[in-house]
Amino acid sequence: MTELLTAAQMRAIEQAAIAAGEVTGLELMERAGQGVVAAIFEQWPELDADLGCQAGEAAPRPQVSPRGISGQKMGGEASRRAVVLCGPGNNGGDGFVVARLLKERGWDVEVFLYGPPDRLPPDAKVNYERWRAIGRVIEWTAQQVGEEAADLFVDAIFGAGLKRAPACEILEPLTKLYTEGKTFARMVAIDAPTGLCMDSGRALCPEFGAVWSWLTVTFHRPRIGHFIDEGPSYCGAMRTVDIGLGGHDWGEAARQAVADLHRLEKGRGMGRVVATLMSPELVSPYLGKETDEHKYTYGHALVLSGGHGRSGAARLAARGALRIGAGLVTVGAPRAAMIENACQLTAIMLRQMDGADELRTLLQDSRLNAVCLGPGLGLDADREGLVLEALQANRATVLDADALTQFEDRAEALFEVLHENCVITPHGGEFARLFPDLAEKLNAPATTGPVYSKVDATREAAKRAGCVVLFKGPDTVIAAPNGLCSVNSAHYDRSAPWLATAGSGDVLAGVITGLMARGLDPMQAAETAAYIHVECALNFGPGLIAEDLPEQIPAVLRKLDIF
Ligand SMILES: NC(=O)C1=CN([C@@H]2O[C@H](COP(=O)(O)OP(=O)(O)OC[C@H]3O[C@@H](n4cnc5c(N)ncnc54)[C@H](O)[C@@H]3O)[C@@H](O)[C@H]2O)[C@@H](O)CC1
Ligand SMILES: [K+]
Repeated sequence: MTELLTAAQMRAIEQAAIAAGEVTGLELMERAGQGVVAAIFEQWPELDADLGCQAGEAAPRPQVSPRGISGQKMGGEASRRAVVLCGPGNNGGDGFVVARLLKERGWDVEVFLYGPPDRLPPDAKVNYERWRAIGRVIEWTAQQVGEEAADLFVDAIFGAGLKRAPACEILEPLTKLYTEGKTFARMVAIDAPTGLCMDSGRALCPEFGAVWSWLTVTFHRPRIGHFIDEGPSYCGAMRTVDIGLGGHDWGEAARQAVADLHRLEKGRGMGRVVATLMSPELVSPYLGKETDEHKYTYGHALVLSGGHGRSGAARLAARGALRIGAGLVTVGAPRAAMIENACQLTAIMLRQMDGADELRTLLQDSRLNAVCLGPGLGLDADREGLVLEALQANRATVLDADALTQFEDRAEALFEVLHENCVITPHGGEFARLFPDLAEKLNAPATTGPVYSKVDATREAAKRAGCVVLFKGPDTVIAAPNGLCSVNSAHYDRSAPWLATAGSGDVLAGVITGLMARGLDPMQAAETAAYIHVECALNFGPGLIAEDLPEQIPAVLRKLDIF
């Protein structure tokens, strides 16, 4: 299981390990630098050659064209040049370690320092001195940095300690390097791209954003900001390096520090400290079927259809519910949409159902244990009655799309009737309609950190709504009223841009409903569905349309070893 930490929590873990005498700050910094160098060569094996140079020996500069670096020769006369950009804190300290380690491998290394050396914190100062014994440090000037050329740029300017937007003189030359194509080759960020808030994935500088990196190397556990909002775009690729802080075995002092933090964050109404990154181990283990069970064991899901010409979304949801293994699925359609539904449904059953009264009658059948409303439901006046009727019936309920938009000016009326066996699945627009104040905080320009994040907003929304909230996006965040929170990331090696297609959200709502019909609790159903949804897209690949998603579920279940 991967926990996503806040920057403060990571700091508490480090400090507690140091205070407990398990490790020194200097040792951690050395391991961090070693980890970064190892990650660089893993990412770009072509850089990992014995250059046959002695430390201190000058190597020829590479030629730079607007498209990147050219003209390096390999073999005995090869050269590699790195520009290491160090900042005034321990992130800069990591940079000095990387500079030294690259130099020891025969690289030509140029180091820039932003800020006065005598203000460096102790561990960074030690590594500054170690570097000074073998190389020079150039005082930062925007002009000189902007003219650099190298095989590799290392961003060690700011990491976890970033408090506010970096000065223009820092980001502007780096932006220039990028737009001129000089860092197209390789920019590696230590811990985080400079300018990125590690708790929220938001860039703090409105003008220049953060440093665009090709690789970001972080330590111990990734931070929330590496996986949400703009974080993944700035980070490029992500690697997490073990620096010997152990699993959770940081000693009593660390436990205490984390417990303190937990209390602190609870005091701010933030619930649990960590969010979890969705991974295969977190998919519910109860998705298989037993030989001696029958269809009613696996529940009966009801999906409400919209009117004439608007029924496709409900069928997509119903198909998702059936494929994930609900025993039976029924589409409840108004009279006007009966024929079109009847023409296109086979294994899925169809019932005519006009209005709230008929829904009440239908739900007298206690075997109908999960309901999905919203996909294609429409915004006609009588639709609200359907939603309220379904919620009063106290079934496992998924509300999506129009079922949420119905309540845009009266969210409180919805929150009053939502119960703990519900999941709501808003996208950004729907979230803003239901939680306008949270959306405003989330979208407010941010220049000082830590910035209010999508994780914070989803947690607050879940608490307010009194049910599980799945806030959609490539960085889907799922939170329960008790503060449990997870992130289902469709970034990095799970990047699935093809999910941005009409109807994919309808399938997701249906899969959650199917899982709840099977008896999963709302949080587990939402997490599992979100994970499988992305896996389906990855399994299909380019050209995906929503109809393809449910058809990928069997292959995904098999891949997850679920039978
Ligand atoms: N010994 C340790 O504590 C370890 C630290 N590590 C590294 O240390 C980093 C955290 O170090 P720090 O806490 O020193 O933080 P940073 O190195 O990120 O920067 C903090 C310094 O920058 C200043 N600052 C913040 N925002 C600024 C801005 N916009 N403009 C100008 N100055 C600004 C702060 O006042 C502080 O002096 C991590 O990201 C990681 O790279 C790793 O080496 C592991 C071990
Ligand atoms: K950095």
